[in-house]
Amino acid sequence: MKVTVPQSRVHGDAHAPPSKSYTHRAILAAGYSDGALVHHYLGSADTRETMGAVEAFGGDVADVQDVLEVDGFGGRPEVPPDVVDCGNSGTTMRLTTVAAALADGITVLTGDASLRSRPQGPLLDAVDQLGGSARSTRANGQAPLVVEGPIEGGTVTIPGDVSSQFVSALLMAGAVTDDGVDVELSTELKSAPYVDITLEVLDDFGVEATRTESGYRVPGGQSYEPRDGEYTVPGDFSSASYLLAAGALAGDPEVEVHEVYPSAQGDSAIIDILTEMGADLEWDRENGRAVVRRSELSGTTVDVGDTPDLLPTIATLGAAADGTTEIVNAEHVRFKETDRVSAMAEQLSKMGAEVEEERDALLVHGGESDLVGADVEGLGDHRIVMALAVAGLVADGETTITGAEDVDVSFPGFFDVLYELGVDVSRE
Ligand SMILES: O=C(O)C1=C[C@@H](OP(=O)(O)O)[C@@H](O)[C@H](O)C1
Ligand SMILES: C=C(OP(=O)(O)O)C(=O)O
Repeated sequence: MKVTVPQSRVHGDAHAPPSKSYTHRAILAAGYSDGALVHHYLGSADTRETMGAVEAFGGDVADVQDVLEVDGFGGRPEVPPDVVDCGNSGTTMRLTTVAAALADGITVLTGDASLRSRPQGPLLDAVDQLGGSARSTRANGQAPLVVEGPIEGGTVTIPGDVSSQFVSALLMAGAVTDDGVDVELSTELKSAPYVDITLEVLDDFGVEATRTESGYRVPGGQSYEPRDGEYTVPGDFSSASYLLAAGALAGDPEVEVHEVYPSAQGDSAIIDILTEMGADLEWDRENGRAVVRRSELSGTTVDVGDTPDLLPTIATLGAAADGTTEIVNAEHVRFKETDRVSAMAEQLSKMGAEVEEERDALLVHGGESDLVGADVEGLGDHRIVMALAVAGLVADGETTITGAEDVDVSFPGFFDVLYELGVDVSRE
């Protein structure tokens, strides 16, 4: 699907969708338990992959009047009856790889072309260190993967600068091993707040896990028991970032974004980044609302070590801001659905922005008046599509984005929300 976004002003109320990261974890944690109700869950392409994995392990997942009823597999997963297809979802593949290593048998995992090009090697090595066996069929550290269990637990040494999802996966599965898992990080951890989200969800399911001097530790022999059998997912700050950015670039008189409560989500940093760039923004933390108005933005420097998913949003903001925006510590952002550093450089250049790409950084020399509508490509990546749509709001003329259906991965109603904010979105 192609979507065309004309230069527009936006106004009104918008709700951030439920968090993708929390939803994945809540579904899998409920799967490890005897069962749970998950309220305010995100129903999207990626979270449906995790639902499918829980069912493949012997659980059952059903939507009953907008509440997800998960019947758990109760501790150790069963050997799946078929290949587990994780689609486009890195989180599903990483969390499921170690869950599969708990089962007494062989599991095969695959995904779409994007997911089959993303790095899994350190996680395969970690499963081997825990006494299981995990292989890439092509021996290149990428899916398809063949995982054999059961693992009993132990100590693993793993790099922290490829994906924090490896650590999250080891902690979630480690809790139900006999011996527990000690994760020793051999390099600095990137995307660390996502591990904090994992620790928070584990705690909410009665599972103990802690940070250690050199990494993380989860004792074994634990069981997942959700408080009162229920879990409620908070709003998603990565998704909110597009709405907040739209308000800062084109809010006239203002955009009010709901479901933005303080959270372990690193991407709540978007509030500080926008403020630092000069956005007229007020955040009512208690009521989870942020009001933002069209503002003159100026360039800044942002370290995305903790917040990789904000890179596309910040690149768009930088393209419209005066001066240079430097996005640094960004190498791990190349390992996503697409290489987002080069994707944003390429696509924003088509819209007239001056962008310089370095291995670990993106430099955007901005100026709203310089942006022009263009035909741009979503490159199979939901976040690139949404960030380019926001850039389209301030580009002269019309911006047409290919592959716009990919927003279904994390924010299925994104273009409906833009329409409700007053953008004359057309789809073909
Ligand atoms: O654990 C998670 O929910 C996620 C972790 C991050 O990935 P990395 O840890 O691979 O950087 C992030 O980019 C992804 O969108 C979601
Ligand atoms: C990278 C992302 O997700 P995942 O790793 O689950 O594919 C994302 O949502 O931006």
